[in-house]
Amino acid sequence: MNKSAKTEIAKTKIAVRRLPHGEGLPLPAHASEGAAGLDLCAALAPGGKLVLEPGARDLVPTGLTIALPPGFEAQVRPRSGLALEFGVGVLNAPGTIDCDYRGEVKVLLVNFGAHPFEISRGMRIAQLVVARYERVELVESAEALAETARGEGGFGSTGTDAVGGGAE
Ligand SMILES: O=c1ccn([C@H]2C[C@H](O)[C@@H](COP(=O)(O)OP(=O)(O)OP(=O)(O)O)O2)c(=O)[nH]1
Ligand SMILES: [Mg+2]
Repeated sequence: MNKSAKTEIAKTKIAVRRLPHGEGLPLPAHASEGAAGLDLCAALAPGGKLVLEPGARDLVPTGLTIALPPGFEAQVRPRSGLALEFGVGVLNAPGTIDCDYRGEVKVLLVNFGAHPFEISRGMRIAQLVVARYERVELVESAEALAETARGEGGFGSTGTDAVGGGAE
């Protein structure tokens, strides 16, 4: 009997184009069968390096444009390994790629670490998670909103101990 968990998921096809500086780099790919994100590579000039000083941020090109189907967005998310090892993350995480955007997908990296972080061409710097979203229409209500147990409590109102504040 095969005990390994099944993680194969049907794939939505999304059109992508490489920009000239993206030629020769692998297309973003899922690093494992069940990986949610497609790893994004830095499309720096061949031999080019980018050094992020501690506290600095920079917009890193991926060399890619994509056409997301209506109703889909893509989120530019940090890689946990870079965050843990170097303190490097995505400043606006999760970055939002709109389905009507046809510009280059870029990654706003930030160095929260204590040392300069060197980025080279092809380095996998972030990941792209494609997701469906809802379009909504806000309808202004003349009446009070439906009441809930939480009410206006927020921003820590349930405390921090293991047993939550509200549940009875
Ligand atoms: O990490 C990111 C975030 C955004 N974008 C691109 C795609 C997105 O569709 C567009 C606009 O992003 P956003 O709405 O977050 O930025 P804004 O400051 O609101 O700009 P705009 O006024 O152009 O919407 O910029 C990226 O390439 N990477
Ligand atoms: Mg916007």
